[in-house]
Amino acid sequence: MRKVGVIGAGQMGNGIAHVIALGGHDVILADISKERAIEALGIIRHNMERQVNRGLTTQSAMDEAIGRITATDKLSDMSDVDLAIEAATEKENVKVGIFKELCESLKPEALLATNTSSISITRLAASTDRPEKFIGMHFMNPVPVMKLVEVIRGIATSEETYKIACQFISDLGKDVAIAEDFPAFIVNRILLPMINEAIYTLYEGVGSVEAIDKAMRLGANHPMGPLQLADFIGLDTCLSIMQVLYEGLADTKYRPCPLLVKYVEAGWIGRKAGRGFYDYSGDEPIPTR
Ligand SMILES: CC(=O)CC(=O)SCCNC(=O)CCNC(=O)[C@H](O)C(C)(C)COP(=O)(O)OP(=O)(O)OC[C@H]1O[C@@H](n2cnc3c(N)ncnc32)[C@H](O)[C@@H]1OP(=O)(O)O
Ligand SMILES: NC(=O)C1=CN([C@@H]2O[C@H](COP(=O)(O)OP(=O)(O)OC[C@H]3O[C@@H](n4cnc5c(N)ncnc54)[C@H](OP(=O)(O)O)[C@@H]3O)[C@@H](O)[C@H]2O)C=CC1
Repeated sequence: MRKVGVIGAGQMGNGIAHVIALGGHDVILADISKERAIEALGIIRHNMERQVNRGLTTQSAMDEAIGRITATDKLSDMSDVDLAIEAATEKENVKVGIFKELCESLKPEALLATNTSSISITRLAASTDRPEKFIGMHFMNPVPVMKLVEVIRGIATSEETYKIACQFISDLGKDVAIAEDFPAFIVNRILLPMINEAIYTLYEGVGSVEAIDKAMRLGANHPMGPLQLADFIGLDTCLSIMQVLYEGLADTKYRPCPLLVKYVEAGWIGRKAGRGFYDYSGDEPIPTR
């Protein structure tokens, strides 16, 4: 894996590019907006500085890693990558559109991975020209900190693709958990219904934002409260995952909370928008309910 492409320069794309560049690979980081891709380089630099300050990496390793990342808005720049990882918005039509365009540029032997949180790997693979070289590589947020990557094979994924993907992840210093190709896989099958239930708890007035988060932080030792975590993930992504669970498993227990739907409709999609269950416009996040 000399060169790796990452498509989508949002919070996951920049984290994935960060760990892959620190792992010694060249990275092409693409976004639909060139400004966004360039902005991501600044975020990566900031996050690597945190790691240098904590002694987790060195200044020279950081400088080399930054030098290995190229930002672009053209998928045609992916023509010589050995692996492309898609980390764009959690919408099936967006991802399928990217794969259609990307496959025109990728060399035939290149592997293709998706960081989707919930969507069928088999179905996404079928929209490409290389289902046997396609795999789910689900990194966790924040990528530089979290140890786990879920690996999901589609029905057509070859054994060779699977082995190369697992080796690549392990070389990055991450641990693999194997999940079958069911809606939202393992982590989000368990985590998102908990977050959705926390939003119902708020919706039904059982507790305030502050009380719900405090209850789960101090009462269940979660590092973040569920509403704080929902804001951190992005409420748009949370809603998309709940919709995939609801439709994919055809069970009303996965019904997205109407309050989650309303927040997304309002554009209050969490930290990345400056407002979600908390308002991030000041120095400290302020609960909105
Ligand atoms: C939705 C999906 O599809 C799947 C998912 O990813 S679900 C989300 C999974 N993630 C979680 O559940 C995260 C839960 N939260 C946490 O674990 C912690 O709150 C957290 C690691 C994010 C932050 O920890 P914290 O103690 O509150 O904050 P902070 O002290 O700033 O950071 C802790 C460490 O992480 C580092 N860090 C945090 N964000 C970072 C980033 N983006 N890049 C690099 N380092 C980062 C900090 O530098 C710090 O390092 P040290 O411990 O060496 O000082
Ligand atoms: N957030 C999380 O905690 C986690 C998310 N994931 C998954 O990772 C993926 C990305 O999520 P996340 O980074 O949080 O989302 P973000 O909203 O932070 O970033 C998505 C990025 O993709 C860009 N994008 C949209 N369409 C295209 C396109 N056609 N070509 C290139 N780039 C495009 C967006 O640009 P623009 O803003 O201009 O639309 C945006 O910069 C999703 O599949 C999500 O489910 C996986 C694990 C954890």
